[in-house]
Amino acid sequence: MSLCAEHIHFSYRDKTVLAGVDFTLQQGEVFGLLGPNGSGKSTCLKTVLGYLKPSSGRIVFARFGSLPYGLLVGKEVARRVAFVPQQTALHSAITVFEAILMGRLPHLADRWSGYGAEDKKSVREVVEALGLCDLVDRNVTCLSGGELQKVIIARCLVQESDILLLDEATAGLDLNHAVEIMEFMRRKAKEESKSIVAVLHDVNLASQYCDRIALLKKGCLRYIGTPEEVISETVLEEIYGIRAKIGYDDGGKPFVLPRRIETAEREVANVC
Ligand SMILES: Nc1ncnc2c1ncn2[C@@H]1O[C@H](COP(=O)(O)OP(=O)(O)OP(=O)(O)O)[C@@H](O)[C@H]1O
Repeated sequence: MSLCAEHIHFSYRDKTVLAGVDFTLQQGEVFGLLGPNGSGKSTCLKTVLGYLKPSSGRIVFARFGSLPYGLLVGKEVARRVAFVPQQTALHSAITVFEAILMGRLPHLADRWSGYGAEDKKSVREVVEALGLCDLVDRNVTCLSGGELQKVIIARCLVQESDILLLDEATAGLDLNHAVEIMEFMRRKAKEESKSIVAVLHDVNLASQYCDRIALLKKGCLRYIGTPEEVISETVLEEIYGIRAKIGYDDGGKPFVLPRRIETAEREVANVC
């Protein structure tokens, strides 16, 4: 076990957003967190990270026990948990290399000690692994949305944390780059025993690359299981209100052709 969320409740003022969320994240696992817009996925990640304090429930980490919210300072969390937020804008006139290097901040002895050779080596390795070599000297304000997203992912990777929380990290990436990132994350999980929570909207990407998927609706985790266990026509209709056609690839992984219910019903009426 890498971390365990135990009955997490969270509200923004009087609006309940998480209503008793329970899940366990295993070491070496890619865990997909899916659900409709506004169902509470980002809020869930932020409670795991300690940015938001649950009104009840707790997060227990295998390595350092229950998170003492507010006591564990940012640097200590950041050495253990890295986060790719849903939206990041970098406005400073720094290079891609410098932006990624900032991910090493939690490893500095203090904020005034400079980055060492180890830090720069770590950046160079990630830059190469993510195919960012041509961008390293570019100013971060002059990148495309997809390029910037990969830089943010690289910055998260150089933190070298055991747990990675990715909030729609592949949004804005083309199919090739989205698959590249998911394959990379899967290798990280399997070869380096990292535990990864990936918030995704693409059910097909989740099916291909996640060991397990959790489906959240209105702050409740309705289903948790392998892609084969949870991706079904009935579940997708219940969670998203869509009528999907499910197929299976050669490896038995489900893939989804989504249709809005009205569209699917119109098609059936026309055929009849
Ligand atoms: N800072 C905030 N103050 C008040 N309400 C908020 C705040 N942040 C989020 N919410 C509300 O909490 C609910 C859950 O938001 P959250 O961002 O966790 O959803 P999500 O599942 O990640 O959505 P999406 O898929 O659209 O990114 C939404 O109704 C949202 O409007």
